[in-house]
Amino acid sequence: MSENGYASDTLNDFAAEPAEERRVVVLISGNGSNLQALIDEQSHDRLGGRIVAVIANQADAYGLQRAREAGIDAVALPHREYESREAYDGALIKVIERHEPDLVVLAGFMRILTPRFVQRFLGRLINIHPSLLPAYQGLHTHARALADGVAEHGCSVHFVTEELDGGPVALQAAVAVAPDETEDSLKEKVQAREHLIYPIAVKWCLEGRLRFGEGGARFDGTPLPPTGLRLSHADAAEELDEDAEE
Ligand SMILES: Nc1nc2c(c(=O)[nH]1)N[C@@H](CN(C=O)c1ccc(C(=O)N[C@@H](CCC(=O)O)C(=O)O)cc1)CN2
Ligand SMILES: NCC(=O)N[C@@H]1O[C@H](COP(=O)([O-])[O-])[C@@H](O)[C@H]1O
Repeated sequence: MSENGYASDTLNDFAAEPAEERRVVVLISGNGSNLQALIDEQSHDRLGGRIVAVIANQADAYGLQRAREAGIDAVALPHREYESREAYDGALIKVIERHEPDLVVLAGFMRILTPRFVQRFLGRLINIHPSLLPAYQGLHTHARALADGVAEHGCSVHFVTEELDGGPVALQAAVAVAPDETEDSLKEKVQAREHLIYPIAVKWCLEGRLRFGEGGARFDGTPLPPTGLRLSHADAAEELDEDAEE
């Protein structure tokens, strides 16, 4: 394990490489709206790397169609065809390794990953979660937040560890919960923020600005608090617009 917590120095190495040589593999299970946000940023050369493959554990995941339309290798690897979680993850590792990624991005990937998988990509494996972690780890986050009557909800980008949704948080974005909020309206609000912060998180990981450090996540070498960097809508839009001006 290198000093910055990576399983290898890979991220240190490729962060110095030209953006177009940095390789990203995205794992999905369904619609792929976060994948689409990444594809859109890539199309403007603002992702800091290139999505070389999209892999879905559901053959009917619409995100596979999004990948094909973007000319990206789209792989269906249905988990139901494997006898165990370990067998599936072993096959998934082999498919991912064929694409030699520098970063593995979970974008609505709805499978709990085994310790073997996590250790293989530790430090260069991130996820977008629909809550302000550490609140509401797991599933059905919007319904749970509404049931609790919270005033604020949101999304988190975190490095993936063996602990489900317990890895170091890198970025967060918050939304206000309206009195008449429904699960659908809250999901829509949160996903709009996801589509802003995830491309930024991927870019900053590929550039080596966001790292999985010994004590947690680091941004430009500075340890981040347990809730990561809080990005306002304006901050995120400015970061993307700034790139747009380049
Ligand atoms: N070891 C880890 N695996 C995964 C993590 C993680 O942090 N560590 N993040 C999740 C993403 N996720 C929430 O953000 C999540 C995905 C899936 C589940 C879950 O309970 N999955 C069930 C199946 C549910 C279904 O098919 O609808 C399962 O795998 O049995 C919880 C949280 C990705 N993996
Ligand atoms: N626990 C994992 C989880 O719930 N992830 C959530 O699934 C959605 C996928 O949407 P998408 O397929 O349109 O990107 C996203 O909102 C993401 O936060």
